[in-house]
Amino acid sequence: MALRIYNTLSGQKEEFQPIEEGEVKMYVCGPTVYDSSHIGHARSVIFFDVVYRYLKGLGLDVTYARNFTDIDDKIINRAEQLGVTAKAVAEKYMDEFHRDMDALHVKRPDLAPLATEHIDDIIALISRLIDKGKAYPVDGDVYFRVTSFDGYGKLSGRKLEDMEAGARIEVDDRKENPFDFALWKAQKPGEPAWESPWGMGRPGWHIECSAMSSRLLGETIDIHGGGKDLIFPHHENEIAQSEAAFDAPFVKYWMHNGFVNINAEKMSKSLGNTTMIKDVLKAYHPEAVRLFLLSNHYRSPIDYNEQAMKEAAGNLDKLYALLRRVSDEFGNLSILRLQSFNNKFGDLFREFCEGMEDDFNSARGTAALFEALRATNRAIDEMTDENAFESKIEIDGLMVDLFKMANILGVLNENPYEYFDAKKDKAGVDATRVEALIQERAEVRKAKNFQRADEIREELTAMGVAIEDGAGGTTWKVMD
Ligand SMILES: Nc1ncnc2c1ncn2[C@@H]1O[C@H](COP(=O)(O)OP(=O)(O)OP(=O)(O)O)[C@@H](O)[C@H]1O
Ligand SMILES: [Zn+2]
Repeated sequence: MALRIYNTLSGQKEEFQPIEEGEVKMYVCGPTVYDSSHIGHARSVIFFDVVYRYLKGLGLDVTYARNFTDIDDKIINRAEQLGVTAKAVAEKYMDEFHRDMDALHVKRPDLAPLATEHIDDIIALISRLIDKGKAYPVDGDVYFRVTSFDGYGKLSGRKLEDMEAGARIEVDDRKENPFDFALWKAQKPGEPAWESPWGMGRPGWHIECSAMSSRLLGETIDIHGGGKDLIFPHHENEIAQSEAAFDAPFVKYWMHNGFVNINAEKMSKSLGNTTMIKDVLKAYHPEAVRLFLLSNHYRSPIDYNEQAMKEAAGNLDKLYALLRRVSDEFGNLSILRLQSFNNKFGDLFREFCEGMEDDFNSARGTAALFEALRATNRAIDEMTDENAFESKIEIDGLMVDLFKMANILGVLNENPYEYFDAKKDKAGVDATRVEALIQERAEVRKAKNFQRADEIREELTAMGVAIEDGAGGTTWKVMD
């Protein structure tokens, strides 16, 4: 198998070959911390978390950096509204971001740099660009000279001439070209600022990522990622800055995730159509959020809606019901969990990997996970005294595959009994009573006493509980 990645730069899937054998340097643009994170942000973070897990799973030595933009116009505006410092706003939302992402089982990257902790690197990079004639200071600001960089537009496929012709950009006579962008911004009254050769000021957004990426990972890195909205201007500008400064390619593979949409429109704070992660987590299990986001290919748009979330939550129930069933039948699951880290794997894990190696097609990956679920339930259903030995070997193999997939997708982190207990506690019904009724119903059904079985179902309905009979036994949930 060979991993293939769709590279925005070439517009094609390319075979992944790290610059240094066995090593991967990966940088993903993190949030501007001025508000709570929404499901759109979660998609980007969770997808790159899966990329990180998969590359590590391949045995590669991955260094993953994801920054925080902790100084920016949006943060300053928010601080003004709230009457607090920009630093206080950034810290509050960084804490919240960590809380959300930890809850979503996102692995912390190896490096999580803050722009404000790299001001020296930023100033050094800007100075270098000025020395090379690629940037110019004006009245305490510094601008990048776009015409000095031949490759400007190569990522987004835009040509500077066309952009200029169609531009409706405000004219600023201090700039040589309307597309020159700010590397450094002179301090305005009351704004946070740092000393620089051009006076007090603060960095522009684009330069941070070039500075932190080269400082922490080197001048050329393997993978740089973010949402599609960052292709232009953010990533186009990063390329211009880094390549103009170092005369070396900045990034080998550019990866961009599609949006989470609401009614076919991008979920975005500026449009006011956001669903915050913390609110979704009040109603749904974090792993249901992961399943929902990962059951689509990362470059396709996803429509966020309750129906899709409910479906993901139901699928997660089925997975945990299987774990509980296997545990009930065969005892300790932790043995299987341990085995899931060894090198042995079966056809379904191979199918999973084939999907993932085709440009991280996690839709195929999750399909293989559910195929493993169905196959295991089937094997347990069909187990008899005669075939018990072979069946156990088969089930063991399937569960190893299932856990290997789950480890990469970042799901099934919980003990299944605790999972269902927590669900019941949350639902506020008498779980012991429900379980007893379900047990009794199974018994009376076996004895073909369907009248009593119906009465029990009615009693459960009256308690607000819906039941579903499936291959893994009867599951229940509190009705909406
Ligand atoms: N709806 C979305 N779907 C997928 N990814 C998104 C979405 N919104 C933002 N992202 C991604 O999340 C990351 C962090 O975004 P950033 O902090 O720049 O967002 P923002 O511009 O503040 O958010 P918004 O777009 O809501 O105003 C970026 O990689 C961005 O592309
Ligand atoms: Zn960036």
